[in-house]
Amino acid sequence: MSIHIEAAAGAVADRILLPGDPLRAKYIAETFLENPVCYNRVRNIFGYTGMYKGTRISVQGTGMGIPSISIYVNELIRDYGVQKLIRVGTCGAMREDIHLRDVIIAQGATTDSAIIRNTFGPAINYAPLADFELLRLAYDKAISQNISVRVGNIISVDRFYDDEIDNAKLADYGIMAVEMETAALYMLAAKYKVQALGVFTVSDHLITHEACTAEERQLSFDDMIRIALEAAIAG
Ligand SMILES: O=P(O)(O)O[C@H]1O[C@H](CO)[C@@H](O)[C@H]1O
Ligand SMILES: O=c1cc[nH]c(=O)[nH]1
Repeated sequence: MSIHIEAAAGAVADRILLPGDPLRAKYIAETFLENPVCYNRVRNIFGYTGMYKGTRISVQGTGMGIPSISIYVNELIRDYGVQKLIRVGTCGAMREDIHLRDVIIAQGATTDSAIIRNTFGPAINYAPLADFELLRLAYDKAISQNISVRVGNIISVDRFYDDEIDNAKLADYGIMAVEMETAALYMLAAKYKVQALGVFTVSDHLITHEACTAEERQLSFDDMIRIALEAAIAG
């Protein structure tokens, strides 16, 4: 038991999927896992453990934003010994060549968050990166399932609504999409020497203003989930 997770010792698997939305965690557990057991209801941030193709795996909601995911990732690693963490999130496309429902794998996570300077001081702009082995596995699994994916840099922002960030400039420098947690996931994984990856489905478009419905955000991102599950159980 940790401060925000009520699971008993051993109730969380050593590999885990991390959606922001706790109802996406419930959907993943009930749709993809055999015999899912809910181990956490604290704050309704649900966590489940079940079996996927013979391997024990968990799925845990993280809430929105870097402060929230940092709580869960710290506790999952430190108190429950989780070794492989794959975020399965929604994101907003920032370029015209990225489309609604595209799947993106975040090789790097640029950020405007203070976590970098709070950790390293003002002189260092640390680059949070995915674990290469997990990234390679996820990419290979996507290709073998005929799912097209984009791999590259995303931005993890501290504010969903802001008037200051120059999205056009970021896109010009290759940033594909915006979300709110992955830079912290990658930094914490580096700190604790475990493996982490972020896989995303584009839920809305910052240029065209197309958007998935709330129900689609919760339910209809099965390609991303399959890629993450397959990468999590491989190796
Ligand atoms: O769909 P999730 O995983 O929550 O991810 C994205 O959606 C939320 C914003 O709507 C933020 O958490 C962002 O990172
Ligand atoms: O953080 C997010 C997630 C989806 N879409 C956005 O615009 N931002």
